[in-house]
Amino acid sequence: MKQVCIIGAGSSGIVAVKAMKEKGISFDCFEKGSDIGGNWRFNNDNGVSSAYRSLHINTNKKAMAFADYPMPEHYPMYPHHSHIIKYFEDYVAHFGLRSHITFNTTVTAVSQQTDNTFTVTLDNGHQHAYQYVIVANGHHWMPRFPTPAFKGSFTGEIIHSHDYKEAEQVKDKDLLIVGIGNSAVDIAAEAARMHTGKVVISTRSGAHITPNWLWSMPFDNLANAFTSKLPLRVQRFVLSIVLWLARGKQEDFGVPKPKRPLLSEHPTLSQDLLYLSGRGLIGFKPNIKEFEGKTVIFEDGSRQDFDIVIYSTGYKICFPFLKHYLEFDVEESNKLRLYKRVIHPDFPNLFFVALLQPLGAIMPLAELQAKWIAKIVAGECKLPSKDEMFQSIEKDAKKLAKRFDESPRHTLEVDFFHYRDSIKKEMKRLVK
Ligand SMILES: NC(=O)C1=CN([C@@H]2O[C@H](COP(=O)(O)OP(=O)(O)OC[C@H]3O[C@@H](n4cnc5c(N)ncnc54)[C@H](OP(=O)(O)O)[C@@H]3O)[C@@H](O)[C@H]2O)C=CC1
Repeated sequence: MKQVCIIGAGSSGIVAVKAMKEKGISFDCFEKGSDIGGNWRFNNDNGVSSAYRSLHINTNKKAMAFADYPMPEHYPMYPHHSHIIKYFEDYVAHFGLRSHITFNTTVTAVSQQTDNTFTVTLDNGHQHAYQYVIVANGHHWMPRFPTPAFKGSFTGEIIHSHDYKEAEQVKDKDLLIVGIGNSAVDIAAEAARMHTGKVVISTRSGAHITPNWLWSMPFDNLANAFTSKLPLRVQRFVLSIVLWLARGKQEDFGVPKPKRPLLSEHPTLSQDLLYLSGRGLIGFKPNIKEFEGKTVIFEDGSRQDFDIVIYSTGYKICFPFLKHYLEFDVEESNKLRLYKRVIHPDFPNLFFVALLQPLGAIMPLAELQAKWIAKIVAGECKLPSKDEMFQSIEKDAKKLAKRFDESPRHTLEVDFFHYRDSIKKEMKRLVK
């Protein structure tokens, strides 16, 4: 029996492969599609990538790179998905990971046996036993639509941002986008630049629009080991000043004032949104009240006609191969209670990688999680007791609820530096 099964070979699966390989752990990695890269492979034949043709990452290249493999110097500060997929391909080639991955193979079920090992069932009917399973199937692929749905029915076209791939899809159409996260603002900006139809964003909460650049510096440099140690109210104050210096008041560009305080929402980054709004190319409306044919009635009573509605309303956390466990069937709430976001105390040999939304880059944190998991599997590191893990989960959940609202959108938020340090601390919990 091999020790570990890794599910998925996206950006998190490949770091898990590398970490297991480096520790001399026996493992298999199964990937649904024919190549690595997950979400970052545009038109991935695994059928679940949410990337669109114009997608650029919105964390800077230095912040997102893996610890031992820098992004090429010639890459722009905010690389395009084609750069990122090439970076992952080079990473896989450099560390000799490809031969360890079985492609075109879907894991259909993971079931725990009485001896605590896992039986992993594949779509080819084969079953294998493992001591440990690492889940790295991503959390930005299963579209979330508003529930309950808005009243009435819309007779134009409806898609989710997951299925937005090309500007062509919205050319010559009056477009309504629901939500004001990063998918929404990217799509709105791309559509507005075409000047072929009306572009309107409907938002119930608004968002603090953060530019990519602060003078000539990537804006996310502002979140660093020093600023993350400041009390939240001081961080908010500093950020409000910096945002004001960088872009003034967003309301002056026509972008609605957000309902939540700064740093209590997942950041929405856009260098373009304010300017396009200031030119009248993107309009804003409150939440939708109901549909009437191609007419949309908003909560302020105003009405407008549209050809297409794009729900940019986020994603559900989904593990199709774990559906038979209530603990992991969390699609509606997105609430998954894991110790350090990695381990369910009742399933200590089942690990989840990259179930995080950092205020910062996700890849280096997934890399660190993979190294921690490798140490546990290798018997170098131990976990705290079940009770301690549950207590820690409770404490983290309370902290999260205090800072963010209860929406499914914010269940995975972590502060990059605090989280990084907490995993580094776990890695020192050595088996004597
Ligand atoms: N360039 C890049 O690097 C990009 C990165 N991303 C990342 O992908 C992830 C997903 O982003 P995204 O797809 O924007 O999704 P998000 O979950 O971040 O945003 C969803 C948006 O939809 C709104 N919404 C959700 N449910 C409803 C509802 N029932 N009624 C009205 N509004 C609703 C939310 O509002 P509310 O806040 O009120 O819940 C929010 O504005 C994020 O981590 C993001 O950073 C996405 C695109 C580009």
